[in-house]
Parts: sequence; structure tokens; C-alpha cells
Amino acid sequence: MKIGIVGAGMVGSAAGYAIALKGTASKIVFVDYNAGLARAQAEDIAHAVPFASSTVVTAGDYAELKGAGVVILAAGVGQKPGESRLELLTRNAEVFRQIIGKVLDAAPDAILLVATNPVDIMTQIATRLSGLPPARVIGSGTILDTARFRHLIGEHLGVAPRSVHAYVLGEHGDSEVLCWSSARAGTLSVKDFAAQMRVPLTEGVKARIDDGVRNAAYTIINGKGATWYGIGAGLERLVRAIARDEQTVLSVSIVTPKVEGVQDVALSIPRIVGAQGVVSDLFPELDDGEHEALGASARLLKETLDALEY
Ligand SMILES: NC(=O)C1=CN([C@@H]2O[C@H](COP(=O)(O)OP(=O)(O)OC[C@H]3O[C@@H](n4cnc5c(N)ncnc54)[C@H](O)[C@@H]3O)[C@@H](O)[C@H]2O)C=CC1
Ligand SMILES: CC(=O)C(=O)O
Repeated sequence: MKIGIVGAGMVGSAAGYAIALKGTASKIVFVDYNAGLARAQAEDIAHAVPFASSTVVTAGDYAELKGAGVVILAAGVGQKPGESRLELLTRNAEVFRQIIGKVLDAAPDAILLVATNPVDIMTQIATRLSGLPPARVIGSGTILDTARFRHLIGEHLGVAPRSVHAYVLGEHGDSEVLCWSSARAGTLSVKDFAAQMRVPLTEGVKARIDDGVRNAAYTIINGKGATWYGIGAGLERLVRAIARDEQTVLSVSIVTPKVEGVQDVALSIPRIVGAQGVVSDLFPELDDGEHEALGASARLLKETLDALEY
């Protein structure tokens, strides 16, 4: 499958690098209004390919996206230290106004994968601007937060993160909901796993993990200016699920008819992803506190979108 990546900065290039190393795509095309940057990223990543796969990596104008099965949207500004994702909205909504039409003119059949922040609202904007069905405009949503959650649970319990089955729901942002009530390690609830392994899983430990997940972006941005490896790998995972029609469960954001009483809001819940995009939503079982927090997250996203004139 041919993949387009619009926005050849840190996130776009990390996604391209992960896709090229894994050989997930036959071809990658970078597009950026900084054409020199797009060419440089493509050339640099192409030099990694002989070690790993046979992916062809190039750069070009929007017309070069013709035939792409997936186009990743990673164009726009990122957070400065201390800035929230929601504060990027006005600037990045303008970027999407400039690029979505051009992407669709060249690649009308592509599934759009949105990474630009605030990713849930940008996904809703991309859905409206493109006129595509919600199932084909997928925000990376909490795919990254879910990975962070699994990493920290695995580290604490002494088990591989791939054996941890736990999800972060709602906004990819400050109001996200760590779903402890259904978190499992292997076949056990994390509570029972911790008891069997004699590892404490106190409210204090949970609060530390919550803080580590919720504030990871702020911490990393303070240290190196931006985050890119985690989301680059997450975007590759999503492309793979689509390219190979995997029917894999991933926590991603699409416009959803109703969540906790809030209508038409883009946020993350676990969903099945395959060649047609999102195939099904899987509403998880939640405890009362998680229901309430997911409702608050949905209302925040909806109100923020409604306040934006576009
Ligand atoms: N969804 C997620 O989990 C994550 C999302 N992000 C978000 O991804 C976005 C990109 O972040 P970075 O790659 O670090 O930023 P960056 O500044 O390194 O790259 C952004 C690129 O977009 C390009 N661009 C800007 N406006 C454009 C336009 N109108 N047309 C074409 N290209 C345009 C710029 O030239 C630049 O190369 C940000 O909004 C950031 O917050 C970052 C990390 C994780
Ligand atoms: C920047 C961002 O959204 C993240 O790393 O979670």
C-alpha cells in the first residue's frame, strides 16, 4: 500500500521511519509546505531502507499522493513547554483548512489518519471538511496514552507491556480516562495479578501511574521540545492494521454518534480497525467514576469544538 504523510516534521518523519523499517508500506510520499524538509526526510529515511525493507520513500507535491490508501496528517504546530494541546486548536484548524481539500483532490479513496493536536477535535474538523464517513477519518487518539499506560503498568508489575490489556479512553489530553476497572495482565485483573506476584498496587501507585500517563507529553516536551517516537510507532501500528486488514482492537478517535449522552463527538474508545477503517466500536465496561470521567471528557471536547468558528 502507498502511504502519504502530510507534515514532514518530527511526528511525520518518525511515522515514516517506523513504516519504512517495518516494511508496512510499499511506498511513502512526504508532503510539506517546507518542500526542502520533506525531500531531506525522505532521503534520510530512504538510506535506512537497505537495512530493513524494500519501501520506496519519496517527497513531492499533493499530486504525488495519488493512489495512496492512507494519508497521515501530521502538519501543524506542536505544544511549547507548558502549553496544552487544546491551545493549538485555532492555528491547526487553519492548517487543516489549507490541506484537506488538496489531499482529497489527489487521493479521494484514502483513509485519513489524523495525528495533529488537539487530535480529537482535529479529527472532527477533518471529518467535516472532507465529507468522508467517520469510519475513514481516524485520529490516533489515545493509542499513545494506552501504550504509556501499558508501559507503566508492565514496569510496575514486572510483566511485558504486551501482556497488559488496558485502555485509556476519551480525550488525548488532560481529561483522558485511565480505565483501571478492566485493566488486565495476562488473564488476571491487575489487582489479582499484583496480589499473586506480591507487588503492591495501592491508590498511591495508581495515582503515580495516572500522573505518568496524563503528563508524559509535558515532561518529554520540557526535556526535548516535542514527542515523536511513541506516536511514530503508534501511527505505524494503525497503518499496519489497515494495510493488512487486521481487525485489530485499538483505542482510536472517530466522530461517534453518542458517548455518555454527548452526541457527535470525536474521542477514543477501543475500536476494531481493518481495511475499511473503523469497523466497530467496542464500548468497554466502566465503573461509576470512569463513566463520569468519560462524560466530562466528551463534554469538554464538544464544548471546545462548538466554541470554534470554522
Ligand atoms: N497525536 C499524538 O499523539 C501526537 C500529536 N502530535 C502533534 O503532531 C503535530 C506535529 O508535531 P511535530 O511533528 O512535532 O511538529 P513539527 O513542527 O516538527 O512538524 C510539523 C510540520 O508541519 C508542516 N506544516 C505546517 N503547516 C503546514 C501546511 N499548512 N501545509 C503543509 N505542511 C505544514 C511544517 O512545515 C512542519 O514540517 C503537532 O500538532 C503535535 O502536537 C505530537 C505528538 C503526539
Ligand atoms: C504531544 C502529544 O500529544 C503527546 O506526546 O502525547
